[in-house]
Amino acid sequence: MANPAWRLAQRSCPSHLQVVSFPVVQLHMNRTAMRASQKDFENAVNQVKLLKKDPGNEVKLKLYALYKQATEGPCDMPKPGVFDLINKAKWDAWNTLGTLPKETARQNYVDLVSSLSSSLESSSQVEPGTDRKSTAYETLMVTSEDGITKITLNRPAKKNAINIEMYHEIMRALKAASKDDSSITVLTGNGDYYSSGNDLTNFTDIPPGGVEEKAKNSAILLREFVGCFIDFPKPLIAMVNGPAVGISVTILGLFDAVYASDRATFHTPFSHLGQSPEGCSSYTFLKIMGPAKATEMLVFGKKLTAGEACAQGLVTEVFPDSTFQKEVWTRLKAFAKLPPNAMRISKEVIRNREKEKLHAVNAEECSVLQERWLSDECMNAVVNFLSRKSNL
Ligand SMILES: CCCCCC/C=C/C(=O)SCCNC(=O)CCNC(=O)[C@H](O)C(C)(C)COP(=O)(O)OP(=O)(O)OC[C@H]1O[C@@H](n2cnc3c(N)ncnc32)[C@H](O)[C@@H]1OP(=O)(O)O
Repeated sequence: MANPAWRLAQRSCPSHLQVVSFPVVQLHMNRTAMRASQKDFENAVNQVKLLKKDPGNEVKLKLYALYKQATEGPCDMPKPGVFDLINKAKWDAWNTLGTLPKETARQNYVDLVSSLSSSLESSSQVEPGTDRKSTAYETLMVTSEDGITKITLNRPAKKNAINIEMYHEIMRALKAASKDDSSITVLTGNGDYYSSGNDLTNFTDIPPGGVEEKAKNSAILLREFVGCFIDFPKPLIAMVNGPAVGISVTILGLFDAVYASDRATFHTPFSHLGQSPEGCSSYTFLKIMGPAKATEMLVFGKKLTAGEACAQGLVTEVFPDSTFQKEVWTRLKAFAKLPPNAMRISKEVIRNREKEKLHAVNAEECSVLQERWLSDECMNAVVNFLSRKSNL
């Protein structure tokens, strides 16, 4: 929240932490819950009291605004005078929510508290640079410190293949990261791979409606998944620690920076798998590397080294594997110190021009894939992999 009045209040009023603080939120707690989601909301309000670390003024203003919106609806209070800095900052925060429905505000409040609880807990207990698996996720590790939320794909024994649960968890982690108090978000992989892409066993769990229903559900999931990357509001950075395959490569075109170890490779073997490009790559790759190079990757399945991917603009910079973590983290920590609102707004300016187009491309790619998944070419490729006749 880049509110100059609030910044001024921070400088001129040392007791600001009490002014926009937990008691302000607690003040309104005596309304009774009538519905289940109201119960979640009340639990979240209680959880705020238990936070061991101050979440900072911007987050507290967000909590305040969401609380007021959830309990009282849109802001209809008269705007405080220009010198009433603190109340004006609070009014601004609430008023910015416009006509956001009470239920949505309640949900956003619960999500924000949940991301806060895990991030503050982890940042207070974890040694710098050390990961601790959050109990909230089965397939990911999510940590937040130094203004950076780090989402680590965590199925190393399966080369971080993305199973259905992981698709859902990545979406959940991105939604939480978009609302937490971090400035930037990083996606990386645990183990020797960044990710081997879609878990091919996803195709083996056929619902009662048969393969058509499976294809339809998968297209819906894929569209929602890619949509989260299109809409992600903060700088999103990939740390490609090792080989990347399929969808883990295509969505890189939606990241704001891609740092790669020199061990990384980039492989989109869609034709080999009887499939077609996704992750908006049919649009972003053409823009990034031009049609000839994009075709080599997306149609002929050419695997690129990190150096080649960098030369073609898909990767921002390549680092020797031995110094990859150290060098990239030093850089990310410096980025995270930049004014977060400026970064967010700059990203918005860059992304907004393309957003509508990207969503349209995503929808089209998913609809083509829905058909492809029903083809013999695709089914044979999956069967071949599962019976180990093929290792790409
Ligand atoms: C909701 C649906 C949305 C769909 C979106 C569309 C997405 C498309 C894509 O992402 S296409 C790309 C799909 N990925 C692949 O085709 C890669 C398949 N895997 C491989 O070819 C190889 O495993 C390898 C080259 C990645 C690694 O080879 P190797 O080093 O020899 O290791 P292993 O093969 O022994 O792998 C170890 C272990 O992991 C399992 N595994 C690896 N990748 C996948 C995968 N993509 N899906 C399922 N399982 C995977 C592999 O089976 C081994 O398991 P095991 O130890 O045998 O239990």
